[in-house]
Amino acid sequence: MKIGVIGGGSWGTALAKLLADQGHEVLMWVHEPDLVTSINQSRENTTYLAGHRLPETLRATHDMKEAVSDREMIVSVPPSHVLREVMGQAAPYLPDGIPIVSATKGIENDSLMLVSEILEDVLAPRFHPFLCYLSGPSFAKEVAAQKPTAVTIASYNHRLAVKVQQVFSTTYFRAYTSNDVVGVEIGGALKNVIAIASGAVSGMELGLNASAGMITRGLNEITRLGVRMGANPLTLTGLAGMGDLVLTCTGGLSRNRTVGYKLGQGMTIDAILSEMNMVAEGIKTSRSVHNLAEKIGVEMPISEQVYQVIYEGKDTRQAVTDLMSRPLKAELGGWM
Ligand SMILES: NC(=O)C1=CN([C@@H]2O[C@H](COP(=O)(O)OP(=O)(O)OC[C@H]3O[C@@H](n4cnc5c(N)ncnc54)[C@H](OP(=O)(O)O)[C@@H]3O)[C@@H](O)[C@H]2O)C=CC1
Ligand SMILES: O=C(CO)COP(=O)(O)O
Repeated sequence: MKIGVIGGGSWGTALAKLLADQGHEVLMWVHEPDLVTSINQSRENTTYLAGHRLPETLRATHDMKEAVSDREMIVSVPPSHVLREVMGQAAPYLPDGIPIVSATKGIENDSLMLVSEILEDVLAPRFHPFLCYLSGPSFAKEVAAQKPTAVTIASYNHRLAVKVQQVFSTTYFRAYTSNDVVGVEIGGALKNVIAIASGAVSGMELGLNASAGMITRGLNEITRLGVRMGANPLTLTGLAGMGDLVLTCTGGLSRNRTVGYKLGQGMTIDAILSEMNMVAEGIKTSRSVHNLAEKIGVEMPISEQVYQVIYEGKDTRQAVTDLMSRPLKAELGGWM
């Protein structure tokens, strides 16, 4: 197939490589023109996925029209804060009737829209039946190294999900289908916020009990939000929920966990960001969740503490004290 991948960060490059390794002809739209030249000449994305040789079947371009026109499938992978702008640029060139696979995780700051809502806002209604969402525990570096990985592909259009499942699946990359778009998206966006909390727990050296408690209570509040927004709670026990939450909260490769770890060690968010060239979606998502939870009346205590630490300069130890001293309650209260 001729496939266009929009976004040349680590995840876009890893997915482009996965598809190109299977013999598909992949054209990857990259934001920074200098990086385009470097990828095409050196066969490596030294900025975002260093150390992985990219196959000849993968080529980079900065020309959106070239990347999108004449393709048989599109994979959309920009960070969530530029998704609207980037897919807005792609929209005029999108061929009709081809699968559009989104792999971005996040919730937009001002609109509080999920990725699916942003795409439905930016793209004309005729494209909506061709949208699907790939999510789950999948560090780009491990996929690029062809390590076994399982993900979920969600769509309201089951036949489309099955078709895309077949395109992506290989001996080391196994995709499952789901019709729960909201559940898959909430899982992927919220796990990044909880991963910051989990990293902070490790950074403060609060022990393994605290880490396990943070992950489990994190899943509880993710599920509470998901159910309130129409998700199937069981989706959140799956790959895009618990699977990605466990990976990101415990895996040393996680950018979000690393941000939390450094916060827990006492660094300021500004100092942490000045050292990073990659996105940690949980930072912006914590702000969206703060506003969304208030708007729809869902209690999200861990996400709220992450928001206060990042945006209000709250001390991470005070955040833990505040979480531990909340009123006592039943474990499954709020969503069962
Ligand atoms: N990395 C991973 O392991 C995984 C990531 N994801 C998700 O994939 C999405 C993309 O993340 P990821 O690939 O990791 O990102 P990276 O942090 O690796 O790269 C950031 C990307 O954003 C681009 N960018 C920055 N500003 C702009 C802009 N104004 N317009 C267009 N592009 C811009 C950068 O391009 P440039 O430098 O050329 O400006 C770069 O390609 C996120 O939602 C993330 O949560 C999901 C699963 C796994
Ligand atoms: O989403 C991811 C793995 O599934 C990547 O997580 P980080 O963005 O925290 O690195």
